[in-house]
Amino acid sequence: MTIDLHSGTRPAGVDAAVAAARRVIDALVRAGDMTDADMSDIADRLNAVADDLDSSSPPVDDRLVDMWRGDGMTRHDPVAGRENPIAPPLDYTAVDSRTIEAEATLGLPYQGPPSCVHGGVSALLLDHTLGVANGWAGASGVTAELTVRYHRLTPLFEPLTITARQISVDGRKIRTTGEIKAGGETCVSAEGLFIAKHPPRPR
Ligand SMILES: CC(C)(COP(=O)(O)OP(=O)(O)OC[C@H]1O[C@@H](n2cnc3c(N)ncnc32)[C@H](O)[C@@H]1OP(=O)(O)O)[C@@H](O)C(=O)NCCC(=O)NCCS
Ligand SMILES: CCCCCCCCCCCC(=O)O
Repeated sequence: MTIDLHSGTRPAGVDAAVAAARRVIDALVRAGDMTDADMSDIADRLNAVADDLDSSSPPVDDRLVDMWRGDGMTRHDPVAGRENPIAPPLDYTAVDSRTIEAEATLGLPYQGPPSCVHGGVSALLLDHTLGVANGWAGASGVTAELTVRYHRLTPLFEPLTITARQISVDGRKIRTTGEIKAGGETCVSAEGLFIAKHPPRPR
């Protein structure tokens, strides 16, 4: 079962623009300075797009209220957020009432060692996925501790499975584990301690 974390998609609006920005990020990292494209012209055009957006954007406080509207999941986070071009983005599926998973293939913007995923990116994906598993299981909080173990290099350009499962809830302490697998092999595993704490949403 797919977990609808994003209140549907908005392909004609911000989702389409953000997907295009994601393509631009990937294309820029792939091109580097090994391209025949006129990079100063590309910089001018990208800056023109940013100028358009800057001149028509709301005050940040208003945008914060909008980002956190309602009581459900948000759309802006850097892992699954459809409104965030730095998010791969992950799409979560429920495995059971305490376990979720996502599949993703990461490209050059997420590189650490040659052709491999940056360790900090793996930690980011796991931290967020553990948090979403907590939300799915019904007891969530903020990360107090995250222990990440890197078992083998995590490849770029290959399908990865990212899984998380809530293990226990003891008062305010929530324990959750997760892993990133490639080709059925565990590349990264994580254990998280979360503390039930819910900062107020901007209103
Ligand atoms: C984690 C945090 C909520 C704990 O602060 P708090 O709400 O005041 O909670 P307390 O200090 O009363 O701790 C609650 C319990 O969790 C335990 N705990 C808190 N942080 C812990 C940690 N890092 N490791 C182990 N136990 C921890 C405490 O020992 C306490 O246990 P007890 O009830 O058995 O005595 C707080 O330090 C915080 O907000 N940290 C920042 C979180 C963050 O930014 N995460 C990343 C983004 S989600
Ligand atoms: C199904 C409800 C999902 C709720 C997901 C909240 C996830 C927040 C994770 C935040 C992790 C962090 O900020 O370090």
